[in-house]
Amino acid sequence: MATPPAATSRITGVVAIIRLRDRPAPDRLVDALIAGGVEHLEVTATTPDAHATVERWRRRHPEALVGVGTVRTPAQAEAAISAGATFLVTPTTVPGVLEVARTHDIPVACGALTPTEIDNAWLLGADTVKVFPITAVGGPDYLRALRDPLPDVPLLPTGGVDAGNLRAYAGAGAAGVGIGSALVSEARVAAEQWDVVRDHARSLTDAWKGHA
Ligand SMILES: O=C[C@H](O)COP(=O)(O)O
Repeated sequence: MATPPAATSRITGVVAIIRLRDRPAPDRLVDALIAGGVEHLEVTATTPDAHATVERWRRRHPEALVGVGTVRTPAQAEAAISAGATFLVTPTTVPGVLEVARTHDIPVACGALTPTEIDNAWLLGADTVKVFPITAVGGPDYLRALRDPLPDVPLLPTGGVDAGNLRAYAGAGAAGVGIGSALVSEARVAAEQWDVVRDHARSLTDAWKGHA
């Protein structure tokens, strides 16, 4: 098990979601994402060999924040943390997952959608609340509407976020954005387009820093 970085930062900024169906994530991918300025790398548990990838990437880039996503049970949380995950991301809010993470002092971005779900996740100890799948339910306007009654909750809109709407999410008060297929697509990985991934990551992280 790799040693976590000394300080685990809040799960904010551009979170790159690596969700591949057909192949494990290669090392050139993490090199490209980091070269593009990405600080949080989320390897989803649905990606083949996800835990082995996290272990390898932590050794390759000891300073990087490499998390495991799509964690749904306490047992999955334990396994992810044993593999060296520096943060967890969940699609739903499961109190047992938060308990495991708290025990290990690992931050969790909890998935939630409605105001009740979001506040529940926050009060249960989520580091950040992943508002998913946001683009399907109202996009930046929905996020802005949530900020009025829940101003203290760091929100991480996820699902359909891309270069075309990132600035609108930043302007609506997002603490960060989760970006999957618009950055790391199966086709881009299959074609080994590492320069494309790096340049796209750079434009997304620069856009975020310029507007958040
Ligand atoms: O867990 C979240 C989804 O994988 C987000 O994916 P997307 O950015 O491709 O919509």
